[in-house]
Amino acid sequence: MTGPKTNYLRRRLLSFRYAFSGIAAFIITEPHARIHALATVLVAALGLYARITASQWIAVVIVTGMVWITEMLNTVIEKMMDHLSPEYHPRVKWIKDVAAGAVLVAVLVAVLTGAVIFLPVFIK
Ligand SMILES: Nc1ncnc2c1ncn2[C@@H]1O[C@H](COP(=O)(O)OP(=O)(O)OP(=O)(O)O)[C@@H](O)[C@H]1O
Repeated sequence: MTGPKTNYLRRRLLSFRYAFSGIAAFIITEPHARIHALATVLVAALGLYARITASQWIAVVIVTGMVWITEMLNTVIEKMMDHLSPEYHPRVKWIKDVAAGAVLVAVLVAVLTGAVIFLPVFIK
């Protein structure tokens, strides 16, 4: 069966495939990504060990997702700038520094959230 509806579904499925291969490309090519993957596994193990509550899991998932998303977009911005403007330029410095700053904000939020959730477990 082919028609406008199946074509639409096929295109959506293809978009998912491209998006998944983008995640795989990020993990395979970027050493940062593997550090994030390791940290994510460790935090999930810690959450299971500490038997954190559903709302604490929600907080952990959101802040972990924020770190992944900002790191992926920062990597895209770095690569885009290296491709479009490989020579030194103060505007490129500003763009890359602010993009890296966004990752740092996400990491600081994640560390703060982790401290609030996990420190009491270890202090006990
Ligand atoms: N073309 C450029 N023009 C001006 N400053 C740049 C340029 N390229 C890099 N920089 C400066 O160097 C910093 C590091 O940039 P770079 O692209 O090497 O990122 P990185 O954080 O080292 O990434 P990675 O470790 O993933 O390679 C930038 O934040 C910016 O301050």
